[in-house]
Amino acid sequence: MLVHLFRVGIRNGPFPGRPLLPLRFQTFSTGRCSDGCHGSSLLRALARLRFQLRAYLPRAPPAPSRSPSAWCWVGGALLGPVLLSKHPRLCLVALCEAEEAPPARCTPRVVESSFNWTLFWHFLRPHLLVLGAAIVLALGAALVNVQIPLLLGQLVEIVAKYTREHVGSFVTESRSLGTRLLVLYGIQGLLTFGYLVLLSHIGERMAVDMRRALFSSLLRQDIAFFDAKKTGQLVSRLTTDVQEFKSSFKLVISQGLRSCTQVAGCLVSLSMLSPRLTLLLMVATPALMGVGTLMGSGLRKLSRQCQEQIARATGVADEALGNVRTVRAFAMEQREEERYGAELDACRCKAEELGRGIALFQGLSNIAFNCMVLGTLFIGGSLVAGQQLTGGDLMSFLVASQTVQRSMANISILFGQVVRGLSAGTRVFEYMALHPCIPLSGGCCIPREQLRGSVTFQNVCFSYPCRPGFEVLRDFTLTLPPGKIVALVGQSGGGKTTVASLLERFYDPTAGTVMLDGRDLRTLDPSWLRGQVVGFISQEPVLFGTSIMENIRFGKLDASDEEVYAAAREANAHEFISSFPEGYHTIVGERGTTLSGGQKQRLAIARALIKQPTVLILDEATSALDAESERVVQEALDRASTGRTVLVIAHRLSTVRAAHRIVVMAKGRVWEAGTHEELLKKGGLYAELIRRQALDAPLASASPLGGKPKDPRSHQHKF
Ligand SMILES: Nc1ncnc2c1ncn2[C@@H]1O[C@H](COP(=O)(O)OP(=O)(O)OP(=O)(O)O)[C@@H](O)[C@H]1O
Repeated sequence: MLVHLFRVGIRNGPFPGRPLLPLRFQTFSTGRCSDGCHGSSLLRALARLRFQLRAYLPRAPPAPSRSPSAWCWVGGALLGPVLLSKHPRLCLVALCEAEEAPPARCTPRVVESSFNWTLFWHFLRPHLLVLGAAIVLALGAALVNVQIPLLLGQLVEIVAKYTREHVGSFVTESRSLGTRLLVLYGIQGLLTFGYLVLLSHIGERMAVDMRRALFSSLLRQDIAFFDAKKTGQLVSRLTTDVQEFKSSFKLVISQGLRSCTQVAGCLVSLSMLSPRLTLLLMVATPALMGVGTLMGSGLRKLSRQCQEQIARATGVADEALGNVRTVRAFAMEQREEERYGAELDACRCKAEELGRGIALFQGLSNIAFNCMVLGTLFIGGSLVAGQQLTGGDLMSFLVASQTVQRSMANISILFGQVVRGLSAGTRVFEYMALHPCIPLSGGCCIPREQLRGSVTFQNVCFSYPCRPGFEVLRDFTLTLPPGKIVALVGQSGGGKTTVASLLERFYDPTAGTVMLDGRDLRTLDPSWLRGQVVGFISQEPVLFGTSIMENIRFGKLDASDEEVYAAAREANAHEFISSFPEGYHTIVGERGTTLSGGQKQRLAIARALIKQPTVLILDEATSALDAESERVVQEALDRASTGRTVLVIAHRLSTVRAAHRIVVMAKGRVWEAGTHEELLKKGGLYAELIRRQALDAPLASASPLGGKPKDPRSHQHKF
């Protein structure tokens, strides 16, 4: 019997990004046909209703990046938590491996790590109270949701009654139910608002705490750690991974908890409405679970490969944009475009493959879900026909089973999100839990008045941690007497900079000791050593994109303006700084790009001098400069070297001939040592190097690009 057309808007819960569900209850019949086909119109109407409901249900994964496996709704919901709790590594290791770049020789083996629950607890603990409140509100919203299908069923019963007998007032009879439903919708909305606000509060605070802790931990890692990692990877842990972890955390509480409660609550309601139909649902579900889990793992694998490929493409873009000057200088734009294009094509292939997998999944899931609804309607309809179930109960059953389906679909999305969140959390916590071999501080300091600045390398052997088989220094012994200038020369790649790095204690020797005033560097406070004792000026000074004043003050944070000016004067920098309209407040641009090489170098010297170092390391400090800049910088260096222990690393021997001692390095050890004259007289390697450079000099001066001095002898430095 045909009857009314009415519309109701129902909303069973917050659906991110979806509008309030305007659901249309179509014309239907709840009566029985005279031929005994009970409620056939009802069935049609319910089918349409279900179709409309489905339009609002989350189906397959919305996007590859968000949902690797919607089939997991079944497998994930039930097996996921168990799997994750028992074998988190199964899911995590592959993702971690994907994130780490494929090991070049320098990349240490990726240590298989698991989610650090202790650290997670540390970040969560301060928010437990708020979290508890959010959980209570979420559970409340879920329980309210469980009530709604039952009330809707009762409402349908009233409607059905009025389709059969037009007695009494429909409005009067349905008023109290309608009011209860309205109140429930209101409460549910409020609870949803409440727990989402609380979760946002917790999530954002945790994210800030985690980023702060991770950044602090990264800054404390050994230099060897940075040799093996790409900056992009580290930054990505600070940004993307923390973000991913935060989203997952919020989702687990908001949707996970809520969906699980709804599934449990609705299953109870369903079994009360019709145990038989519920049994059907319970039988069909495990079968779908098996297929879904299989497909889910395949899709997850594909999704991971996709992400790896995207990371590779990003790496190419990052490198090209980061080194745009070099790319431009070599006119390599076309080649970089091609490289990026090739990586993008590979991304596309993978993404399309994933898309096909998801499409297949979605198609199959549609068939499966439709069959389940059809089965429910068919069997439910027979029960209605046999008067074992009322039309209203069938309606309630259908709406409740839709709630179960939608909750499980949420759980499926959630499952993928949980896996990604745990992987992201693992990556974030991994570096937080990493302890550097060389601490930033701790150990003793030598009082200023006792500090002489004598440095000794005693039988030092050293290999870089990322190249353990390659010994750079072998039984290297060298003394830098206090207040004297020692020059280190030798072939490129001979280990000169490595000696400087050991003196700064960027690394510890694999054997032997480095001593300052007779004390092993390992017993001294590294931050005192670097902050107050050793000043380092390299060939390519790196400045920060702040003002000149701040850059110089980087050497000594509490330096007064006067100290900054004095350091700048000592470094021959005051004049050019003062010539800028903004003076010391001039912003130098990213890495100091708005300054010339000589100006940058002089700022770097001022930055090193402001801390009044006892030991000064000059690593090819003037080699990148033209003749005029070199003269000005050299003047500053000469001034700075007076009264300090200085280690000069140089290629151009003309710049070091006045050093108190010249040390020639070869094969990782001291080959010969002496003054310029002694070494020349000896006629060894140094004499050979001098001879070669003398031969090269005319070539350099003949070259139109050779900006270096024509006669190396014209540089008589005071070292
Ligand atoms: N961070 C690093 N990780 C691994 N190996 C390194 C690292 N830095 C340098 N090396 C290697 O150590 C060896 C010595 O390098 P080092 O820079 O000390 O030589 P150098 O004498 O200063 O060279 P140059 O005069 O060209 O600057 C080289 O073979 C180099 O490849």
